[in-house]
Amino acid sequence: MEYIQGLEGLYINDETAVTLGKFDGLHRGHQKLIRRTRGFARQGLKSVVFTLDFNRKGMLLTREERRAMLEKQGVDYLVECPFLPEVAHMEPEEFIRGILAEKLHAREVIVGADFHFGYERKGDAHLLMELQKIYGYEAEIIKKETYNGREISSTYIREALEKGEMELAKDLLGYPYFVSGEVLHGRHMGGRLLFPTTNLIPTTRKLLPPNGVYVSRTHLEDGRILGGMTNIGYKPTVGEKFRGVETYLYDVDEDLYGADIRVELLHFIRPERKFESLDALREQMEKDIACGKEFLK
Ligand SMILES: Cc1cc2nc3c(=O)[nH]c(=O)nc-3n(C[C@H](O)[C@H](O)[C@H](O)COP(=O)(O)O)c2cc1C
Ligand SMILES: Nc1ncnc2c1ncn2[C@@H]1O[C@H](COP(=O)(O)OP(=O)(O)O)[C@@H](O)[C@H]1O
Repeated sequence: MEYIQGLEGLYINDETAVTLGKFDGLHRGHQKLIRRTRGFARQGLKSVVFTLDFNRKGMLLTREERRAMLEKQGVDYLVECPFLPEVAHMEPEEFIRGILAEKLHAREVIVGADFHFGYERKGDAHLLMELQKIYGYEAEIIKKETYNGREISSTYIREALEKGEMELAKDLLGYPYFVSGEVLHGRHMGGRLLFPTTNLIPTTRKLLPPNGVYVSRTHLEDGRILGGMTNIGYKPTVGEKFRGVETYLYDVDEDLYGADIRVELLHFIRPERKFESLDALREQMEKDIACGKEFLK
């Protein structure tokens, strides 16, 4: 996958099928658009995912995570376009002519039914249809996927995550919600006094479900997948300044510092609490660990 950031230097010397959107989460609706876009490979078109990125908090995927997922899905080009004033102020037709037609050589343009673009969000699916002959592409409008009678959207998924509804989030995303990163050193109390844990400190832009304990599944770089119990939060019993994601893994005993791991959060068990003593915390962690083992069976 070739990766292009911003509009400067944007030029693809192929004929393409382009899908446009915000693509936060790459949920089931997004995946439908991407599958359709990649399908035009049969007609000799390269696939382009063109993302309009807002610098917001509460991202479902970090840029790195999204990039890695698109790479795996076999997308040919990823264009990450920050939502800068010059983009926000572009007349919709200027976007179609200047970017889709001239820079991307789009022959197919695939968008969701509610996609908007350009100045004052005036550009929409209808305009893309109207102008297709003039600019030499075919527009395809994809109906939104629904779940429980509601359209799947990043907002729907954020709401589920904010309530700790990991099963619902998984059904909407099409994959379990996860946190990824490099295993960092903590205070080294776990191994000596409690249980050893792999510590991740996600960017504060990544949306995390409520602080608490979760059944999880961790993917290691070598392909191993390990069950575990994850605590999200500030560890009030010992007091921590940052919001961490730390996981006790079943059935391993090895040094994982520096490893890149992906922790899938499967099921919420209980909120994080402050305990009177490390002994009381350890007792609770033993129960959590037994409970998670049962769940993973
Ligand atoms: C399953 C599990 C549950 C946990 N629950 C809590 C909790 O409720 N309150 C808390 O303060 N810390 C909780 N912790 C975090 C521990 O305080 C932490 O593992 C310990 O302080 C070791 O930290 P270290 O990795 O920096 O050495 C939990 C950790 C795990 C793995
Ligand atoms: N079963 C296990 N689950 C998680 N980490 C483990 C396990 N066994 C060994 N480790 C290692 O122990 C480290 C955690 O030990 P810990 O004493 O909690 O230190 P830290 O405070 O740095 O997290 C992990 O980063 C990992 O390398």
